Amino acid sequence: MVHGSNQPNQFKNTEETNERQYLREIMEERFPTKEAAVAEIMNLEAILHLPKATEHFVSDLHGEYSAFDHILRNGSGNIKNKIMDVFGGRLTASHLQNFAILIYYPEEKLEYKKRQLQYDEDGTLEQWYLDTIQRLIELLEFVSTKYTRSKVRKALDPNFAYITEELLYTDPQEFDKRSYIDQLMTNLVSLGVTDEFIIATCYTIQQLVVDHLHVLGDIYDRGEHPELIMDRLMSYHSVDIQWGNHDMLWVGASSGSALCMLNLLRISARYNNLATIEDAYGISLRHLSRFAEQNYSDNPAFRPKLVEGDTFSFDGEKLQLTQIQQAVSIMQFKMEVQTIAREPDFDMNDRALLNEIDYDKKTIQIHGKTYQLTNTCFDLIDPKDPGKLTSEEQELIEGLLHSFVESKSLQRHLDFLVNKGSMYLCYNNNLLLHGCMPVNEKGELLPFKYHGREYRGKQLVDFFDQQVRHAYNDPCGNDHSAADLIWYLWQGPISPLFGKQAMTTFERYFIKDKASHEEVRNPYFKLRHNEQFTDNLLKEFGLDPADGHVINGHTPVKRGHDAIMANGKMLVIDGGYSKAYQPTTGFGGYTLLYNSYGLQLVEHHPFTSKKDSIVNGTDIVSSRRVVNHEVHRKSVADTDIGSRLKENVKILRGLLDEY
Ligand SMILES: O=P(O)(O)OC[C@H]1O[C@](O)(COP(=O)(O)O)[C@@H](O)[C@@H]1O
Ligand SMILES: [Mn+2]
Repeated sequence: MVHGSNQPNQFKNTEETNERQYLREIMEERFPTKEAAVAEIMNLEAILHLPKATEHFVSDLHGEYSAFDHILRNGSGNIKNKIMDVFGGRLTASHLQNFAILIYYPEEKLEYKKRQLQYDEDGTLEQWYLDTIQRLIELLEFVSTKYTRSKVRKALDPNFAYITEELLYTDPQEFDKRSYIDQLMTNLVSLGVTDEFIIATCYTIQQLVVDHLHVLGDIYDRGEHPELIMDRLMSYHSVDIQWGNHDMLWVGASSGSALCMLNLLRISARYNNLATIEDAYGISLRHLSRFAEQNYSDNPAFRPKLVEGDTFSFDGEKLQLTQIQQAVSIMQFKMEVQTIAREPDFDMNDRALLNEIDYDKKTIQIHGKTYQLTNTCFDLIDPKDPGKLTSEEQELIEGLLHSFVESKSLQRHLDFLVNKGSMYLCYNNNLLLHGCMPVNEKGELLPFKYHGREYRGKQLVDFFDQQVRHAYNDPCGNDHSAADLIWYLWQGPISPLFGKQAMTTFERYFIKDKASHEEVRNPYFKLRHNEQFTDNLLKEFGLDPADGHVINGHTPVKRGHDAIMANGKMLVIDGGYSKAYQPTTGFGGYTLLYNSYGLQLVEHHPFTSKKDSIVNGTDIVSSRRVVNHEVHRKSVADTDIGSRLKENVKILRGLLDEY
């Protein structure tokens, strides 16, 4: 792989010196005396020796809130593992399972338990409470050992911080302390706050079991509640996001890209999810549906894709969705013609498909081959100027785009997505990237040429990262290019988030010949099986191949197909949450855990429902596979945070000489 050139060293060094100087000033202010500096050095050095905290990787959530919520609650099986570590051999399998479900869904499980035990003989429910509290404290103690007391305190509900700490750090075996502990427990019961205490403790355990979450993109589209996922992420204790191609459509729409907006509207109509746009984001689709009803009729190619349990809120809704999908698709194809003409650097002329149609014969020429078109709905296309919108379409798009840019609730979510997110992330020597790095067959980095400059490798993703932020922060700017680039990320041939030569949406609607539907993947997807290729990619990002991994989402992995490649250095974890895709993949997808012992790939069954979990104790983790087992258990000192702490210790030691 040919490497992109990095920043010149002289600039890097100046930046580093400035940063160090700045840090030094902050330290001086925070620790103004020798005693304060000594205390902090001791604190930091102790932290460096703690075991590395657990990272959790998920991807391709696609609006499937309940399944995602379940995986967060069970920490991809990590809670169950901790329970096994502490109580294995002491409790029966069903007690272990019920205890796990209590920690995942404390409110519901408590209600269920109370109903179940209320008619049992006297004292059964009380005994259950007592046992449960003791077990929770025991488990909390176990999951807290990795952290400083101060970090554990921050994870406690402030209302119960005092009592929890007393229970945690007092040895109940000490005879003198026993009555003290008994009194604390009795008070919990007599003050009527046992339920609240249990609930708070369960959430603290959830939080401590996973220290940090990585979401490798595609939060939006296909499933019904991406907005709930965004709310959940916004209140999660520690998270970062790598943008997916679908997320770009939403960011693009809010940045003023009509084409991104039309794509997401089309997908939302196709998957019967327009409610997200209307109810969650308050964007009225009234004009759009009226326009669609007036101009389009039923068409088998555009009927919504339904999954089990999908319902319609009124008669004729299915037809309405079919009409909307057509109206939006035609506007999308027209705007593709316009955008491709306006952006010659995109080099996508072969995708301006409306220009290639013989409107009399109903045929199209693609790469020299002529295809018959079926299920056509081209009444609003002017064969002499196929990219031209009718005045009504134009007005409709402007109105909708205005609503997207102005929607406060959407802005709240996308601000978070843009600010917490990035095109890629280097974290603890791993490279996290939703899709791929575009390369040619030989594995050489492909250049993207734009406005006279070439970008490849790390520079390419950095360039797109900048452009996304630029477009999002200036949605009403006169310059189209940044918003166009966001659309390019959705389906451009050199897009690291897409990774295919072309998106064959048009072909799948209108051409029967399945060969034309194929979306040719970038050679990256074959080459990523190769260790040397993966090593080079890590080096491109300044990471150490001896220790690092590349982690991708994006491509659904079929059950039985390996998610671990390149001698364990390349991991693909499309979560497979998307119900619409589960019949193809055959299971519920993969997630990844990275703790002090190494990386583990977790395989999931499809999620059924929360109720099923509470009543029947069902869980969705099916198996775990160790990707690598660290010879030396990793400590905080071996992580990125550790490096920063070491840097701080160095500065503090320097200050000591001056005090
Ligand atoms: O299954 P659908 O709705 O037709 O979508 C298929 C389209 O989705 C894509 O796979 C992109 O979505 P993903 O990022 O989830 O793969 C396109 O390549 C493809 O054209
Ligand atoms: Mn994707």
